[in-house]
Amino acid sequence: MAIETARGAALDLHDLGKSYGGLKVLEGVNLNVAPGEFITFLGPSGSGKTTTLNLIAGFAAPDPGGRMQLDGRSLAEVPAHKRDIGVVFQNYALFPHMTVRENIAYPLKQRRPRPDRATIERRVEQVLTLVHLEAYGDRRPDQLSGGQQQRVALARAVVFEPKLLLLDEPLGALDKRLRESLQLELRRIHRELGVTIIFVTHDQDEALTLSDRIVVFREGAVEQIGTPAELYNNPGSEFVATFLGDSNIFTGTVDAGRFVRPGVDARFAPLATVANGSVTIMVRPENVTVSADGAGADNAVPVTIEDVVFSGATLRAEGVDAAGTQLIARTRADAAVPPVGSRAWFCWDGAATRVVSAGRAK
Ligand SMILES: Nc1ncnc2c1ncn2[C@@H]1O[C@H](COP(=O)(O)OP(=O)(O)OP(=O)(O)O)[C@@H](O)[C@H]1O
Repeated sequence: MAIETARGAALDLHDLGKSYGGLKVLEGVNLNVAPGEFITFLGPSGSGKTTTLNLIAGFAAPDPGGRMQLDGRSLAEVPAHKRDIGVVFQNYALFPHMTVRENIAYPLKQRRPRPDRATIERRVEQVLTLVHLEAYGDRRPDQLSGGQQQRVALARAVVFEPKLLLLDEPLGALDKRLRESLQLELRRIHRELGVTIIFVTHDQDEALTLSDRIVVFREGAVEQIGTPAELYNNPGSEFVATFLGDSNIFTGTVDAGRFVRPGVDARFAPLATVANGSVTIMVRPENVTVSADGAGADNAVPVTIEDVVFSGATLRAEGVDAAGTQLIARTRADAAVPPVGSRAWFCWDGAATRVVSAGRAK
C-alpha cells in the first residue's frame, strides 16, 4: 500500500534562548531547516539539545525575543498539541495496556475533527508496514523487544502525517547492532515520507551517518552548523574537531607564517595566510603516515610509538611527542610501522593541516 506522503516543513529558529530561574541554559540559537532535511543536534550532555527540541515541540516556552516559524507561520501562540509535530523521546513510553495498533491509532483518535474509522484503520496499517511490524499489531508493548517498541513509537509519531518529526535519542537505549539497523530504517523512512527530521544524539557516528546537516551544540549555544563532510573536513574550532572523529591537535604560535610549537623539534609546513599569534592546528589520523626518518614530508613530528593496533583495513599507530601530546596515525594495514617503544616520525602533507583556532594578531 502506498504511503501517503506529506512534504516536510521548513523550520526557522531565530535568536532562540531559554532561561530557568535567571540561569540561561540556551542562548542565540539561529537555524534554518529546509523542507525534508534531516538535521542532527549533536553535543555533549547538558549542551542544550533537548531544551531546543522542547521549545520547538512546545513543551517549554522560549525567552522573549526568540522566534520560531514552521512553514513561515509563527509557533508562538500555537499549543504543543496543535503544532502538528511528531515526537519520539527516548523514554516516551507506549501505553502498556493498549495493543500496538491501539497505540498507533491513539494520536489519530485525539484529533479534531476525528478521522473516520476506515481512515484510521488504513493509516495504522500503512505505518505498521512502514516500520515492518505488520505481524505485531495485536501484541502489547511488553511482548515486544526494545527495538520493536521504538519502531512502534516512531509509527505513532508519524501516523498523523506530521511535516516535522522530533527524535530525541530514540536509539539511545538499544545495543550497537540494533541501533545501526534502526539507523538504516530511519534513513529509509525519512526518504519514503519526505518529512523534515530533527534528531538529537550525542553519538558522533550516528550524526555522521544520518544527517544532511549537523548542528553542534556547546554550553547552550550553537558552535557550528554544516554537512557531515564540512564539519569533519573543516571544523571551525578545536571543540568540533575533537568532538567529531579522531584528531591530532597542536597548539603553538605563528610568526611570519612559520608555525612553532614550544619544546618540540618538529617540522611544520608554513601557514602563510595565518596572522601572527597563538594558533591551534589539526590533522586527521588518516592523513598521517609513519616514517622512520621523516624525510621529505611537509610536516614531520618525532614521536615514540606507544601502541600499534591492527583493525583489518587499517593500522592505528599511537605515539607521543616531546611535549607529551598523544597522536594517532591511521595507515594502510600493510604499512611498515616501527615497533612499540621505538622512535619514528608522524608525517603529513601541508594540505591536510587545518587551522582550528587562531588568536588575535600580536
Ligand atoms: N527544567 C529545567 N530547569 C532547570 N534547568 C534545566 C531544565 N531543563 C534543562 N535544564 C538545564 O539546561 C541545560 C541544557 O539541558 P539539555 O537537556 O537541553 O541538554 P542536552 O544537550 O539535551 O543534554 P543530554 O544529552 O544530557 O540530554 C542543562 O544544564 C540542564 O541542567
